[in-house]
Amino acid sequence: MNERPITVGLLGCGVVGSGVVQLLTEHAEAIATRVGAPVRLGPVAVRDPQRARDVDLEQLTDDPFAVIADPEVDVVVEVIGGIEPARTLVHRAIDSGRSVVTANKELIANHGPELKALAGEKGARLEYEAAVAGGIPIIKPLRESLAGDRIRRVLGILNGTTNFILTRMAEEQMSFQDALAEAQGLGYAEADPSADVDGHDAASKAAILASLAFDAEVLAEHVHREGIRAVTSTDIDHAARMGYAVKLLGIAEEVDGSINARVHPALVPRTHPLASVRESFNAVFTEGDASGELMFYGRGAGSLPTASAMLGDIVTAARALRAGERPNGQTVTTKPIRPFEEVDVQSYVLLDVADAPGVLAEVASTFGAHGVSIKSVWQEGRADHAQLLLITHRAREAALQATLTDLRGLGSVRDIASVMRVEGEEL
Ligand SMILES: NC(=O)c1ccc[n+]([C@@H]2O[C@H](COP(=O)([O-])OP(=O)(O)OC[C@H]3O[C@@H](n4cnc5c(N)ncnc54)[C@H](O)[C@@H]3O)[C@@H](O)[C@H]2O)c1
Ligand SMILES: N[C@@H](CCO)C(=O)O
Ligand code: NA
Repeated sequence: MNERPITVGLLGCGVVGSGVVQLLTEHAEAIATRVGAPVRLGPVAVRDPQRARDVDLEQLTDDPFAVIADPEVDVVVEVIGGIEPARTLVHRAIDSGRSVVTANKELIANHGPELKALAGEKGARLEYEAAVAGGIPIIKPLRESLAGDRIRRVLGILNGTTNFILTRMAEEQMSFQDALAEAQGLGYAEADPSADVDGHDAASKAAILASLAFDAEVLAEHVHREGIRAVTSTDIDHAARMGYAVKLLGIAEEVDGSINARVHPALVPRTHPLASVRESFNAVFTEGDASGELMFYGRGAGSLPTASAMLGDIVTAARALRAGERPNGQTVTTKPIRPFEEVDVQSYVLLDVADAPGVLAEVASTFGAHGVSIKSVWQEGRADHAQLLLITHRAREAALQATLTDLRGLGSVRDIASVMRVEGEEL
């Protein structure tokens, strides 16, 4: 093969970056065959070029701007993370006609539209398979394999740390804090665990999935977000007894021409494929008119799984360069985003009540007064320690909130112990 090699410039060499270096080296021969030209590692920007590393790097610099300005570099791989300087670097790289491969969900979920538009204008590729569900192929399936179908809904377990915590709480009765500490020890959690447990990380990923599934501009700020801090072992136990698992879901739906995207804990029926996704695994479940139900499952994080997704993107960009393809920007439609209050959802409500005559009737009529229909009710305990567990049919979120306000005013309701959504139930 005497084709001109394609040169990769790497920005950042942490967990994912070192995986990219490893795979570029170990799989060099197969990649060259698949691209039709060798793909070599060029300059690498790191924080501290003097630091000892596991991987062998020849062209080290502490200046990421030098990497994107290097005339040898064809494809820029961004694995620094965060918004700045990543945004400026990616912007400049695309502006100079280079293709960019990034794992940065925050960047794509906040600035994807401007970067995609620029890439379309410059005939460069912007690839981000690693940004959602790490090593699981989901970006290309949505953008390419499913391009002929109409996707109605995407449900995903998009954050490994929170799935790990919920699994440990459910299966080993571990406390939230102990489970979080274990996830941090295993390296799943983001440096600031708030990104995981408060749902920011999943919200970025949900915005990216919604944008692709519905050809729209959905940003992180459009995603309704609730994390898992309020989920208790009691909720998980009750859910289990009623036949559900508790999962942090990222959800994107198109209903009547408007889109809603949200991240919140949800009760998922044990029979639903997502309920069986345990530990730090991720999964994305899609519902399409023609394809029906599909599930993509695997490692959402980790050095090599994430790097594997990036290598696939590098091959895509390298092949396009070889073929002289100039990808045109995709047309994006503007679709309204539906506020969460206007979304129809099924809910689980746990109430601390007095076990006295007429209490159930009073509670039920409060739901009824707001048009929220109850699907099932359980009572646990008695006298002063009675709890009512209710699962509603789908109802407008605003109607549920109005119901909760009225329930708080009832003398017989001591406390609204928790409220969660129910997803994936047969309607
Ligand atoms: N770790 C994962 O499993 C995973 C999975 C999917 C996506 N991602 C995404 O991949 C990206 C990288 O994550 P990571 O886990 O490898 O993080 P990391 O912290 O291990 O690596 C980032 C590296 O960038 C370096 N860096 C920071 N600023 C720099 C600068 N100005 N110039 C050069 N280097 C600089 C840091 O020193 C660090 O080594 C993030 O966007 C993250 O969200 C990570
Ligand atoms: N902290 C993230 C890493 C991948 O984005 C997770 O737990 O899934
Ligand atoms: Na992916």
